[in-house]
Amino acid sequence: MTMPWTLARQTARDAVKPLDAVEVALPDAVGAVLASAVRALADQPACATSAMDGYAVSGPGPWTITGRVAAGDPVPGVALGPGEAFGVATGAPVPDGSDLVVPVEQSAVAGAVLSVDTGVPCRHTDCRRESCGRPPHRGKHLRRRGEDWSAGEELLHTGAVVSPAVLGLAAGAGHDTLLVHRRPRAAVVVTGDELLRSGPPRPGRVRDAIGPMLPSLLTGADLLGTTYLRDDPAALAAALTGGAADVLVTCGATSVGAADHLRHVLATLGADVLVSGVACRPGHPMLLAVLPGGRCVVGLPGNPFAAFAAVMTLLRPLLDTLGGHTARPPATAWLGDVGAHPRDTRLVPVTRSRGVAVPVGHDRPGSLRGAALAGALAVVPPGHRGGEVELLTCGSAS
Ligand SMILES: Nc1nc2c(c(=O)[nH]1)N[C@H]1C(S)=C(S)[C@@H](COP(=O)(O)OP(=O)(O)OC[C@H]3O[C@@H](n4cnc5c(N)ncnc54)[C@H](O)[C@@H]3O)O[C@H]1N2
Ligand code: MOO
Repeated sequence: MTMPWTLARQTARDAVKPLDAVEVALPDAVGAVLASAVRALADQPACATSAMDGYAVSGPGPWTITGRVAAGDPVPGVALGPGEAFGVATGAPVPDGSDLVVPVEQSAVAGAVLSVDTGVPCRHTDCRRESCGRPPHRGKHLRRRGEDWSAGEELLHTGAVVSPAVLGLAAGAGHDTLLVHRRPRAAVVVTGDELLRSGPPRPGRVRDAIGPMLPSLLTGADLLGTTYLRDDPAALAAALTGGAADVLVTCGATSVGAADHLRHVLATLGADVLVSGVACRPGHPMLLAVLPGGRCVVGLPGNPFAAFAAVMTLLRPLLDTLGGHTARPPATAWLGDVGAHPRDTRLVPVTRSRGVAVPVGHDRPGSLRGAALAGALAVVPPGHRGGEVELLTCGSAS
């Protein structure tokens, strides 16, 4: 029944398919995965524009200033002829016939006559001297139409994760919405007669440590809510069958004690149990099941560090696939002999410095003290005596 750790994680990744594609407003797309490529809806820039505040000029100087154009103005209706100049703002469309833009700093203006003051810094990108004595060359400080991208050009490929910069790029390219995989909806069910939701623990009563940490561990998912239940199989069955969640995350009741009802309840509901116990420490009673109808149940053990280990092993990979995320290359570090288990994978809280992982201790199954101090969990395979290991980042959801 008990499955090797790597196989359990892969089983969670493969248990589901990415959720449907939905069109969402840009601000709602951050963190989601593109379900189709993003193409530019217009040339960028849409017309030749000035990159500097100054004067667009035609031909050799001096020039006669014949007009002015600001950012937001339409393209001037008249073209510049040789010897003519137009005052331009950064981002303003330049008149047809413009050869270059003379920046304000290099402009010597007397009445309507403009010439280049070569005694000031020229800002040639290839010139390192304060003043090179050269006038700006043809095309200087002009942004050609479509020089960043052309209409129809693919800017982002399917499967890219929508970052803040992606949002800005998509907006700049003309999009109001993006087609992304729907974020999974998760619901949390915390079980246990002994649990307290506030105040200090006392003999016989334990503060719920899992409910508070779960929302920020639900990578890329929307939390519909957290339900607290007594150790009652009927209530647990009802919680697993109602609601609109794609994934139900239960806490506790995974073991074999009289009050541990999860496995029995899943059996009565006709669930397909894909993972029932994992050869890892902590967290070995964790499970993954699919209910008739397709919603998934991830059973986190009640011991809080064991629950954390189960999130990393089963829940995050499952949510990743549902959200359309593909597996990223793992972070790794060198880890010495930390007392590997002969058969089970150990998940060990570590800090990482210059490629070396250092255990922080405090890693008993009932305690999150080590995980709270750690930047990552090192995946220590059975028999490890020292060498490169995978790191699972402890941080919050993206
Ligand atoms: N006979 C066996 N007993 C146990 C086994 C086993 O293989 N055979 N496995 C042990 C391991 S390992 C774990 S892990 C736990 C898993 O237990 P459950 O998932 O059934 O959880 P509970 O029994 O409800 O609680 C275990 C422990 O954790 C505390 N707890 C529960 N929920 C929370 C919470 N939300 N926040 C903080 N602490 C919580 C609870 O009070 C218990 O102390 O089973 C072992 N037993
Ligand atoms: O596997 Mo348990 O999760 O050690 O406490």
